[in-house]
Amino acid sequence: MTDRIKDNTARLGFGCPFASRRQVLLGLGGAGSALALGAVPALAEEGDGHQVTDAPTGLNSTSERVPFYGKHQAGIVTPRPATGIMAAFDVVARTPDDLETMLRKLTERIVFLTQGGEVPELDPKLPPPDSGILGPVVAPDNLTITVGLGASLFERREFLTPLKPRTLQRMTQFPNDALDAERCHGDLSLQFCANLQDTNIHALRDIVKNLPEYLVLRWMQEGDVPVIPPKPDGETESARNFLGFRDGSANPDSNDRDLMQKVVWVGEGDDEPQWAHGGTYQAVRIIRNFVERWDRTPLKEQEEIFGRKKDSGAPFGGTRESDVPDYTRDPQGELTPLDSHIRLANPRTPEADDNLILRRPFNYSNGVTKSGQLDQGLLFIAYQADLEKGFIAVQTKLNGEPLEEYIKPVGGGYFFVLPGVSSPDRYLGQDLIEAVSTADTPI
Ligand SMILES: C=CC1=C(C)c2cc3[nH]c(cc4nc(cc5[nH]c(cc1n2)c(C)c5CCC(=O)O)C(CCC(=O)O)=C4C)c(C)c3C=C
Ligand SMILES: [Fe+2]
Repeated sequence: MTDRIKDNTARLGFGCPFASRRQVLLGLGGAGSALALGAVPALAEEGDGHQVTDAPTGLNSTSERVPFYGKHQAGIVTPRPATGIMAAFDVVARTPDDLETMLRKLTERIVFLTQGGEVPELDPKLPPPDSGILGPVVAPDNLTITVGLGASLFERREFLTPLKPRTLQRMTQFPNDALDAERCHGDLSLQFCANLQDTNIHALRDIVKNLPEYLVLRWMQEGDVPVIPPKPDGETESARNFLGFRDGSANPDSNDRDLMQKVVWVGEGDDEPQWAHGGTYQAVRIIRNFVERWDRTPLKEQEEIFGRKKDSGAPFGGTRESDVPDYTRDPQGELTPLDSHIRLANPRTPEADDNLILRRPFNYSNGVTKSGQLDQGLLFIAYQADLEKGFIAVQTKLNGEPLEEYIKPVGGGYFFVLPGVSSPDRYLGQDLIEAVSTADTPI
């Protein structure tokens, strides 16, 4: 049990049958109040299930809670809520012991923030223990915080270098990129996702405040995306990006465990260090959209650039967003242009199955550029079991696509998302830290 949760236990009185009105309103009272009352957070079913309640995500309730413990970290195959922040940090910790302390503290804060609970009251002569943004009770609000490690963390610490995941590398420049060094790379990434952006901001501030001797913020990008509940007939629709197209239509199904094991999670069949099993590679790209130019482009041209209809999201020749294009019947690209975004990204050949990725992006709006243009775009985030076969291969196929006239990648980085934490006595990255002492034996 974390110290913070112990504090809560003491404050509330373990076993107290009466939850406060505020706890009840936030869904922390009564039978659902295990965490607020100091109990250990619920374990995910079967070790890796991160399913939240059946309620649509992102709609009204701050009481929705995503389980923390499991084979994999939450925030990847769990439903994407309405808002996100990607933040990258430089890690100050230099020794295995310091790294362990950092990871233990980070785990403790993430458990508290994602599972919710009351903020302890301290002596008013001291700074308050919490920013107070969410009030005296921190509601879980569907928050997930997903921790990744950058190549630089491994490369700048000799004891970690032999343990670096096989395809983890520093992001290099693609031909259409104009990368801003101040918005690239990092030793550690934190992806925050929640129903409300205030919940992400509160969590980021909490981590910055509680780990100042270990983490220095390098860059961050906020984003959001409308959460669209399923239609009465059960059909689902993807949210639109800032170019007005449905984005996510052809994503692999994140509820399909076998598919996710193949596409997303590093596992037994992969040539990877043992400690990395259950993790995944995270590719982050801040991609500016030239929306003024796009909004002056004819609809037909826009649709040909993507290879899908703008209103329905259907591929050419189809009527529904979920329709699957058959390129074998269109070898010359008369229906779906050969250089359209979707055909280049996934030509749907048997070989292209090796390049599948799980996309989980957010739209961003950063105000106005110095030259008076809208600074909007896509906070592109993708997960894959192999960075080279996944993001890097797909981006290489997209190089030179017609969409490039309207987009400009300006930042991002590659990270390896740590495996999940299986039980409350363990911490994020424990297998990595424990592997340090045996790193000279084969991995
Ligand atoms: C390297 C990977 C990708 C980048 C970078 C990327 C940028 C990007 N994409 C859109 C909009 C859409 N993308 C769509 C499909 C799609 N995109 C990628 C990969 C990258 N996109 C893949 C693998 C696919 C799926 C292709 C398929 O299997 O058919 C679509 C169509 C709808 C959908 O399936 O999501 C849109 C729209 C933007 C605006 C953008 C950069 C700003
Ligand atoms: Fe795309």
